Amino acid sequence: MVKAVVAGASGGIGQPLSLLLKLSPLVDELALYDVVNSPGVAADLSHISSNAKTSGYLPKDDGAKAAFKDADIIVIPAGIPRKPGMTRDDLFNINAGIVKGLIEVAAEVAPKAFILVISNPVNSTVPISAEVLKAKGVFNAQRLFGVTTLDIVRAETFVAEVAGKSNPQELTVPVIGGHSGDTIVPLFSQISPSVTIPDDKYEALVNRVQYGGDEVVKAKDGLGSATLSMAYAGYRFAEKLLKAVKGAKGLVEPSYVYLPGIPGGEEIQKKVGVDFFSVPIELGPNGAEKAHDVLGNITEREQKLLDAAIAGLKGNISKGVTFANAPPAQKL
Ligand SMILES: NC(=O)c1ccc[n+]([C@@H]2O[C@H](COP(=O)([O-])OP(=O)(O)OC[C@H]3O[C@@H](n4cnc5c(N)ncnc54)[C@H](O)[C@@H]3O)[C@@H](O)[C@H]2O)c1
Ligand SMILES: O=C(O)C[C@H](O)C(=O)O
Repeated sequence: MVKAVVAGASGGIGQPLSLLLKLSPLVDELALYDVVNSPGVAADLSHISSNAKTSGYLPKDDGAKAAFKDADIIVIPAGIPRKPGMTRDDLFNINAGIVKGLIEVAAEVAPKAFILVISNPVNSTVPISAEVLKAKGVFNAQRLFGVTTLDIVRAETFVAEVAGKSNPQELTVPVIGGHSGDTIVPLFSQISPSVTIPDDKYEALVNRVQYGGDEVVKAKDGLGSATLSMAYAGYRFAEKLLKAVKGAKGLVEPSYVYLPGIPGGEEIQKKVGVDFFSVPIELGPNGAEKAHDVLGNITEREQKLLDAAIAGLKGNISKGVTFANAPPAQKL
């Protein structure tokens, strides 16, 4: 029996992501949590004649605890999205507290769940999540994932366009680092099967992967950020993880993880000098089974991108860690 939870289920990402999970034969129970409309979304989805038993929860009557109880996988797209002119870090003041609160509940009632954090700024919300789980004594780095899959999905799409490939999903394009602007590092030298990016297209392609999110924010013109492509990406990661947990082999997807807690991660941590970093992760019954070191063969141009990414990540990570460990604000 697999119980999946979506926290933020009524939102732009939450609804299509919940639909995809409802359609999945890998999910037996689907609990939808949000501060608004989750019973409505659940009632709607529950009429679909697929396997998963679906229910919706609101904050009243300890709804978060009831929704999260004994979950196997909790996906978190709760929080506000960007508007034009904002960075992901501008979302910190609101989303940090939302994620912290949800992780506290998860730690209490579903301490062994796989947790997939989508809420931005991912570079900081994942460190916040790790710190909360550590404080509650239930942190297992192999079970906490920052979802960076949308960067990989974009890289596949944009590279296929440039390279004239008809099926982007046949390409594996490693994207490492973090999930915002220049912390996103596509490794075009390691595309498999190999693709050569023409020199005059390289910079624009890197930029498009790094700032693909802004493209959508601009096009939506004040009505939010990527939702449908994100629901696809979040589902793709969740599905791979659930398949790997059931024993499927060879499933690898980059994710933003706490490197020192993942087999193979410590060596990468020593090279990059930050604890949280996205690299291709081999998934298995315990979650993140192995962090793949893809730094050995990077080009000079990629090294420059990496240096900029690490500089940005340092600030994002320490901001999250500091927030998570700050004493509760005094009430006046
Ligand atoms: N990781 C990524 O690649 C990626 C991609 C796209 C968007 N995002 C992020 O995902 C988040 C959600 O985006 P969206 O477009 O779905 O936003 P949205 O505003 O459409 O939906 C967010 C939902 O969260 C709910 N919510 C707010 N506080 C909550 C709480 N305490 N508990 C439960 N639910 C709560 C809201 O009611 C709303 O339904 C944003 O922070 C956005 O930046 C991340
Ligand atoms: O761009 C955003 O703010 C949302 C998301 O992180 C994205 O990459 O689309």
